[in-house]
Formats: sequence, structure tokens, C-alpha cells
Amino acid sequence: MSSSPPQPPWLAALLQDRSPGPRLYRWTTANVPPASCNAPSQAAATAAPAVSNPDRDPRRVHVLGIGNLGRLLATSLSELPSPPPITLLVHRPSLLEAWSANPGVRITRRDGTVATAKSNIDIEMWSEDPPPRGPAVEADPARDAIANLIVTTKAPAALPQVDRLRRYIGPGAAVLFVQNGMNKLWPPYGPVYADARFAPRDRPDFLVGVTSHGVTSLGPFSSLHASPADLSLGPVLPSSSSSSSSSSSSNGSAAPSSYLTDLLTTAPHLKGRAVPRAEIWVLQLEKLVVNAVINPLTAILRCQNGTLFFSPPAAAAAAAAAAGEAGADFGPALPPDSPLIQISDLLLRQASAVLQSLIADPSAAAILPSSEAARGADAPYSQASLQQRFSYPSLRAMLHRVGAAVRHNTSSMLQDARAGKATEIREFNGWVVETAAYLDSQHQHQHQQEPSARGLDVRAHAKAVELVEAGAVMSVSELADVLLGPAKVGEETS
Ligand SMILES: CC(C)(CO)C(=O)C(=O)O
Repeated sequence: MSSSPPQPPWLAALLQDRSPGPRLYRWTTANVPPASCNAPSQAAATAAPAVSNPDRDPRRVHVLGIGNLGRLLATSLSELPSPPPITLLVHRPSLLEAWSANPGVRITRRDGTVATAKSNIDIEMWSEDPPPRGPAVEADPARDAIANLIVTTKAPAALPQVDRLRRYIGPGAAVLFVQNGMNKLWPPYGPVYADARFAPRDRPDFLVGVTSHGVTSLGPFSSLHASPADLSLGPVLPSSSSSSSSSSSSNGSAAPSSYLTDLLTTAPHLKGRAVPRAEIWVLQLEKLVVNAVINPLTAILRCQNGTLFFSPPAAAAAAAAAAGEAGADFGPALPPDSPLIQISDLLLRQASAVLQSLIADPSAAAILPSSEAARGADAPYSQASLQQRFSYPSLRAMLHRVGAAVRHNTSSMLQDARAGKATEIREFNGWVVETAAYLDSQHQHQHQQEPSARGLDVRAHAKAVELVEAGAVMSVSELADVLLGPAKVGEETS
């Protein structure tokens, strides 16, 4: 994170391949067997076109990754009065088959209503391999250029997947990442990646979205919008024709991302809003703190988000919840001395120290506004304001606010753990641990200290990584023993 940093492993791995990117075949439902041999699929019955985007429509939105968030965004965009054409990009032929059998993306709202989006939606899989059946259509960088891409894959896959599509992402494109965890395109490594991959004038507008919408999977292409919240969007690495502070370029034409931003800030159910670059960075850091507390604790304790903050529902509400009825709610907030609150307070204190140290680091200066006025004590992104915003009490209030809003949801990490999938723990608590190590080394270097000098204490986060990766399932008291016991000993000896 210094001015000319050594490449981290993820960046070195991506930039090993300096080619313009693989040529990809566009698989459609015409390239997979119909769902049942006896009953021709709906898609086959309506003769799915071999090439579903012959129109080169610049309004088309590609959604890469069709998990919970992809479903929520695609469905909300489809509910706009004038919805854009959408192409869902999936990663397995079985998803094309599942769509063929039952086309449509479904979002169940908490009032029980179900929104189904299908008329404006195509589905494709872009693959290096030609399809073994049906028409083999190779994507053409001019005809099939991707103009608006929303990336909703899990965090580790996001940049590698976009990188694989680079041949088809041209100048004037907008690429929006909506993942938990810190985006890889923030300075200092994001500009290194973009400069290596795109000529300065060809670089797309890269944006990030930060959301706390709680969405739970109900099956392929179907999710429950369990805890409606909001979505903030802002530039992470703006293109040369875009400016970080406005949505218009210097020649007065709209920035490449303004169309996608307009769609997402007006689509229903999202509560979308556009924010400046410094704000989206701060929001992503705050969201990281939320995920570094709620996600590992709910995964280890196998509980709903709300269990971390509230006492259990009263008996009647519990029965309603068990019967799957909406509206069942938790009891009063847990007292500050309850083990669960103490555990989340410990994680919060350690994260707060790391974030407060990060904003004073030179790597943050590349993101925060640098004018004299912006540095004034009262300015929202001054050192003083950010020290306050990342203080333990402010982060605690923020976590409890979000925790209350998403109390009905099952965290994405618990959903992953239950499904036996890899979790994003390295992107959350792992990020806190790595960032602390980087900041400690910077500090030691500046103050010429021994590498053994005592640095930021992130032991609870390191333990959370270890437990989640080991698939640990524990009771509250077992977890309190593991996390609070050693931390208390550490405090006594400090
Ligand atoms: C906000 C929260 C915790 C909602 O469940 C989330 O982002 C997640 O589950 O990943």
C-alpha cells in the first residue's frame, strides 16, 4: 500500500496473462438438453434464439452471478416502468437447464407477494469451450460488447471473472461490483491493474455498490427479500471520460456509468443512491465491519442475524417463526453485559483501531479529497471526522442499526456454511488481519522499530477466520470462552 507497492498475489496471478483475454462462446438454452426428454422445455418450445442479443442495445445490462443479490437487482430493474433488456451470465450449463425448465427470476417479499421477472431477461453462459450441442456462437467484441455489467458473484471471484471478460468490455462501459468486502480496485493496486489491462482512454467506469439488503436463497433463481435495506453506488476507479465528483464528463456528455446509476437509483425496492468516491470507500469500510461481526458469529453459532442483538422472540412469535410466518419478531435488545454483545464489542474495538490507523496511512490519501477545505476539521472526510466515524462508539451504533434492519435475515456466510460452500471470511476478518499487519509494518518502518514491536491487536478476528475455516459450530458460551477468555488475559498483561 505504499506509492510503488510490490504486487499482492491476486494481482500477480491476474497479470501473469498479458493477452487481450480469452475468446468466449455464448451458450444459451439452445445449447443444453431440454429439461425432460418427454416434455420439451418452455424455452425449446418457444424456440430460443441462438443469439439472444442481436440488437447491440446499449441499454442492455449484463448481470454476472445470479445468487441472491443478482436476483434482487435483476428483479428490481425489471420492475422499472421502462425496464432495460437484461442478460444473466451464469457459470454452469445446469443453470441454463434449470432456467429452461422454469424460466424467471423470483423474489418473495416479506408480505408474501412474489415478483417474477422473465420477459426482458435472457440467460447465457460465456465459456472458452464450444457447446457440444446446438449452435456454436463465438462472442464478437464489437457486436457483443458489454456496455453495462453488474457483478454480483462472491467477492473472491469478482475481479477474476471480470478480467476473463476483458476482451468484451470496451471504452464507454460501466462495470459495477456489488460484493461484501473491500473491492480490489481501490488504490494502490486497482490503478496498477487497470493501467496494465486497459489503454487510458479505453478504461471502463468501475463502480462499487454497498448494500445491506438481506436476501435468502429459496432455490435456483428464487430468493426471499428478508430484510429490505438500501444500496449506495459510487466510483472506485472512474474512466478518463468520467469525473470522480460528477456524473458528467468535461465535454458535457454523460459519464459511461450514469445510465446504470440512474437505473439502480430509480428501480423499486432497492433504495439506491449515488454517492461520491470518498463516501463509497467509507461505506465499504463500515460494511466490512458489519460483515466481520455478523457473518462469522452467525455462521459459528448457526443463528439468524437478529439473535446477535436481541433476546429470543416471545413464545407466540417463536411459534409463528417456526411455522415460517412473516412478522414474527425478536424480543428486547440484549443487555451490554451479555456474552454475545461482549463478543461483538471485542471484534468492533479491534476493527475500529485498524480503521483509525488506516485513514492516517498514505494509501488513504489517494482516495480522500485533498483540497484545503476538505481537510478542515468539520469536513466529512477530514482526519478528525473519519477518526470519529470509525471510533468504537460510532461503529457500534452503526452495527446495531444495521443489525436491527437485517435481523430477519440469515447471513450470507451462514447460507454458504450450510450449503457446504467456501465462505468469504478471508475478505472480512482476514482483511482486518492483513490490513493490521500492513499498518504495523508501515509503523515499524517509520519509527524504526523492531518487527517484534507490539502492534494492532486483531487476535479475535484471526480466531474468527480460524474457526470459520475449520467449520466450527459452537454455543454462545463455548464461543465466549474462546474469544473473550484469551482477550481478557491479553488486556491484563498489557
Ligand atoms: C448485512 C448482512 C449481514 C445481511 O445478512 C450481509 O451483508 C450478509 O449476510 O452478507
